[in-house]
Amino acid sequence: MEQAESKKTATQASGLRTAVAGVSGYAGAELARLLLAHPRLQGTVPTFLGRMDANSAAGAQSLYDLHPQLARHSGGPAPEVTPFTWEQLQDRGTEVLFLALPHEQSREWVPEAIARGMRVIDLSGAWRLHDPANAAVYKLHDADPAAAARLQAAAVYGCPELHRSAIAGASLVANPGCYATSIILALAPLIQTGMLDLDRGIIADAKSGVSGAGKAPTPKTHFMYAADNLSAYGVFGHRHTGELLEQLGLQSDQIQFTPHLLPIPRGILSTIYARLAGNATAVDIERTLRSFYADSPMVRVRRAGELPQILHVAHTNFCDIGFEVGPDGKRLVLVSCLDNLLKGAAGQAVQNLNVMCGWNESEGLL
Ligand SMILES: NC(=O)C1=CN([C@@H]2O[C@H](COP(=O)(O)OP(=O)(O)OC[C@H]3O[C@@H](n4cnc5c(N)ncnc54)[C@H](OP(=O)(O)O)[C@@H]3O)[C@@H](O)[C@H]2O)C=CC1
Ligand SMILES: CC(=O)N[C@@H](CCC(=O)OP(=O)(O)O)C(=O)O
Repeated sequence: MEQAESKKTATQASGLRTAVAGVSGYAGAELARLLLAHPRLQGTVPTFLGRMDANSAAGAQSLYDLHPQLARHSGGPAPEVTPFTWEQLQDRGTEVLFLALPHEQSREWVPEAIARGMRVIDLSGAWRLHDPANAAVYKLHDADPAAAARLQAAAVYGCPELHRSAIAGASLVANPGCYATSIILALAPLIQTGMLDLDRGIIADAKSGVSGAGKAPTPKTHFMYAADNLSAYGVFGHRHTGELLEQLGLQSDQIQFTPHLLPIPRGILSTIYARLAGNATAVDIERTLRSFYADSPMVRVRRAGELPQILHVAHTNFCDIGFEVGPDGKRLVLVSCLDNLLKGAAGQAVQNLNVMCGWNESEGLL
């Protein structure tokens, strides 16, 4: 039995050399957990990186001291987290670099990583938007604007369910935003098949757990504000709006997205209100969603009237989609749920790695 197991691991291991920058953050911790357990990466421990400067919370220390939940034993060697240097990445022959960093830092480091021959999966919003009017919300500055524009043009929005073949060949994958993922996956099949009356507008009312804001506490994510509370924010201006417009092919007056902060650690639930364009029934809608996601193992379409809940997707890489059609046959409510740190961040990043490497899309994620 043991022999059969080790043979299976040996034949599956790829030898691919990966690295994670930002491993001390929430998304970085999930990436470390997923990559260490990934069947294709057995035998090649990823390089885990903290900040360049010595003051980092993650400067040269053990991964298990940083994230005790990842420890696989009570003693012995643990993967190291070392300060970020390009030389180290190069010396270790890094082929795929994950960046789980603030947007500005990603925008600065991605051009160099690509120039050094690495493929990059960036979890930030720095490279997701192609229309400069949408991207302006980030107020990013490029040392070499022309080079950044070329890189932006080549960046692929990392939603495997929509862009699988482009991701497979991409050097730079811009992992989607967490709210955006939940809303895009619910709407794309119905918009692409013309089932929604876009002139009547779509409302996406989304709610997220507090980990979506990252580990640094702010007045609005502090326990005393977030616990026992529910609050709206980012009305008319949240930076994920651009992702919705670009990925769904909508005009800005065709969708209203409002995020809310939920008093839970993780998970997103988006309730989406739309009008049907024709006489589609619940059967037609379910058939359209199922057919669109027939080859997408990380999307689970619920039967009509079976609405997803955060509890059922937390700690998984699934996006669950459910819906109900109004008694008038014209109004549609979709509910889309995911874990913001997994399908909304690190899980989707590993799903993209699988696609880039030609592996089974759900490997290491089930
Ligand atoms: N949280 C979520 O649900 C989602 C997050 N994202 C995106 O993923 C990225 C990471 O998010 P998240 O993990 O939540 O953020 P955190 O705030 O939890 O972690 C940020 C990480 O970046 C590191 N960092 C900060 N500044 C620098 C710098 N100048 N140089 C190097 N490292 C730096 C931090 O290191 P240190 O410990 O030293 O401070 C930490 O490791 C962000 O771009 C975020 O927008 C995307 C989708 C969902
Ligand atoms: C609850 C919460 O604060 N969520 C974050 C979105 C998290 C996410 O998807 O991150 P990026 O798009 O920044 O990568 C927010 O609204 O800013």
